[in-house]
Amino acid sequence: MMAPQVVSSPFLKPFFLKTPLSVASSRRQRRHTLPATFISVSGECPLTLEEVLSFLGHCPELSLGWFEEGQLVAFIIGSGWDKDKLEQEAMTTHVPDSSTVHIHVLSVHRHCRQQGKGSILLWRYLQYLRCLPGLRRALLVCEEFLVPFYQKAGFKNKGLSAINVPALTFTEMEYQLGGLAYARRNSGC
Ligand SMILES: CC(=O)SCCNC(=O)CCNC(=O)[C@H](O)C(C)(C)COP(=O)(O)OP(=O)(O)OC[C@H]1O[C@@H](n2cnc3c(N)ncnc32)[C@H](O)[C@@H]1OP(=O)(O)O
Repeated sequence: MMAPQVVSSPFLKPFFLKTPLSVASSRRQRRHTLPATFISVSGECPLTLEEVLSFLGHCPELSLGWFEEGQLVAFIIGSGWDKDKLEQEAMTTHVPDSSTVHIHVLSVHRHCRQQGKGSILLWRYLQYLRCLPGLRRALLVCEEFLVPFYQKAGFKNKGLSAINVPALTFTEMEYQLGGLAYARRNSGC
């Protein structure tokens, strides 16, 4: 068995899609969303392709991609946020020099799920964030069924999020990055 290839680049490079999927939904319609192989199980992608490219342009250091043989198999898109809890505005905003990272999306290619890749990439990302000066915590929102997944990764449940889209509610999850001087000393940062 081949050992999994470690994330090949610290930053997710912009990627261009041949066949962007337009997710037609009765709840909302989004233009140029990520391809079907990456969208969420609920069929909604939280970011449009333009938003992904915008975050990659403004804060590439807060995104991470996993590539195998040149193909993107999983990624995380993050941006800076400066308030205690995530608000609707956080969905499209990057606040520079803030102590909080908003993880907009963690996504694994449909053909590569349930192989541990999502957990591994998230772990690598959180380790990496610890090396960035000034960062104290990571926040994200997810649907209820993914709360255990993030809890296993060390996130704490902060309750119902102020962010919602019609017919969907989200739970806010928080991960404290600080206070791990030992991990920092031994992590090669
Ligand atoms: C902030 C956010 O991005 S929230 C949205 C998360 N992303 C998405 O929904 C996009 C589509 N889904 C995916 O890309 C993937 O399924 C991810 C990122 C959720 C998980 O990545 P994977 O590589 O499949 O996960 P990994 O193999 O590391 O871990 C599997 C665990 O994930 C959890 N999990 C994954 N999908 C689901 C699901 N649909 N329902 C419930 N739990 C799930 C389970 O806890 C599972 O553990 P189990 O095998 O013991 O049941």
